Amino acid sequence: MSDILDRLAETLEARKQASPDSSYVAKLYAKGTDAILKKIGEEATETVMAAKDGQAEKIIYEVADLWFHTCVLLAHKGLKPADVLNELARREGLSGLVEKANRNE
Ligand SMILES: N=c1c2ncn([C@@H]3O[C@H](COP(=O)(O)OP(=O)(O)OP(=O)(O)O)[C@@H](O)[C@H]3O)c2ncn1[C@@H]1O[C@H](COP(=O)(O)O)[C@@H](O)[C@H]1O
Repeated sequence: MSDILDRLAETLEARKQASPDSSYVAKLYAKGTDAILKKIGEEATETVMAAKDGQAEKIIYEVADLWFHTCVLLAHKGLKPADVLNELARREGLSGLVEKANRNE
């Protein structure tokens, strides 16, 4: 399942050498972190609106936009989707309620 994320991460890395005129990702990199964060905010809002509407196709489309832009942020910061997947794997089986209780100890 993470093959597509690995391939996307490779493309996002390669786009660091691309021209903003020929690549949407290179254009975002050139605009800088704030522009990437703005897109993430927009896509998160669009995801919320799609979920409120309740149409499965629209939710999938908007979550894909959101995931894509978070992957752009990760690449811009020198990180990879695999880093996030590893963190999720580390959390696997640890109840959020238990983790929260441990935090307050
Ligand atoms: N997965 C995506 C992907 N998902 C969404 N998008 C773009 O993200 C933007 C989403 O923003 P909006 O919906 O707000 O549309 P918009 O109004 O055109 O965006 P803005 O002008 O406001 O930034 C659109 O331009 C989409 O085309 C993506 N652009 C690229 N990719 C992947 O990234 C690769 C590299 O892309 P380039 O760098 O453009 O070659 C591609 O081959 C794809 O694999």
